[in-house]
Amino acid sequence: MTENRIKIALTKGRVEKQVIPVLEEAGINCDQIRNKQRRLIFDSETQPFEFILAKGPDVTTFLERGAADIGIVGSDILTEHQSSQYELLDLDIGKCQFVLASTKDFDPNAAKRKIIGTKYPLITKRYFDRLGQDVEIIKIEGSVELAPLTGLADAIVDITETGTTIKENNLKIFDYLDKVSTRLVVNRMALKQHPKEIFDFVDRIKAVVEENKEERV
Ligand SMILES: Nc1ncnc2c1ncn2[C@@H]1O[C@H](COP(=O)(O)OP(=O)(O)OP(=O)(O)O)[C@@H](O)[C@H]1O
Ligand SMILES: O=P(O)(O)OC[C@H]1O[C@H](OP(=O)(O)OP(=O)(O)O)[C@H](O)[C@@H]1O
Repeated sequence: MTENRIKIALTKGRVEKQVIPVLEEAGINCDQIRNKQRRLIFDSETQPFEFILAKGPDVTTFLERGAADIGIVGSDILTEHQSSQYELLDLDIGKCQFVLASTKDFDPNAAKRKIIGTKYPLITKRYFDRLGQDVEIIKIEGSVELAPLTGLADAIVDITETGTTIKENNLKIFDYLDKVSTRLVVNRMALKQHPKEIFDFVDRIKAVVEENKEERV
């Protein structure tokens, strides 16, 4: 961190879109990010923050290596990448859930060793370990639902939010695993060095999260 400017690694894509309104409600100007085009770093003369936009797994890497002070990232990524960063806040957005899904004829109790397609091999392994089942895991980078539809795998472990993708691809949910939401994590060293700046930022966001929660009740 240069001087007292805190560097915030924000997951680009879905998380970025949901977080920007929260940041703005907290009084943080996000015009540059909204109009970013291909830019990835957003600095401002008027704010003590610098935002960097990165893929979720890379957000954890930036934090681990001290190249960012704060990370905003899904709990799915934090669990899968065994992040040891200090979690300060559940932003209560980016909510979805891990499920075991497959074609309707899938038998989760069949004796045969299953092949499971997923973007999350560690979470999948832990789930089947808990069930006492040894499965073969195939890592897939996207469109995970294709795996049982094409015969690549017997079933998938993936996240679902609205259930639309599962439904439109004629799949069925066979089990519900952990819930997921967007978290704010901090590099422990940065927290020791710049507690005031970091807690100022976190408190502003926390106030908005609490307010939004109350409005939903
Ligand atoms: N319905 C959802 N599907 C996937 N991720 C969701 C959903 N809702 C919230 N999320 C969160 O958003 C993150 C994924 O964001 P996004 O889909 O933009 O990235 P991605 O999966 O890497 O996609 P891409 O490879 O297309 O950029 C997940 O880590 C999760 O925490
Ligand atoms: O329940 P739903 O609201 O339909 O959302 C679930 C879908 O969203 C995610 O994919 P994503 O859009 O990130 O695309 P991907 O297939 O490239 O990972 C996830 O892997 C599901 O495919």
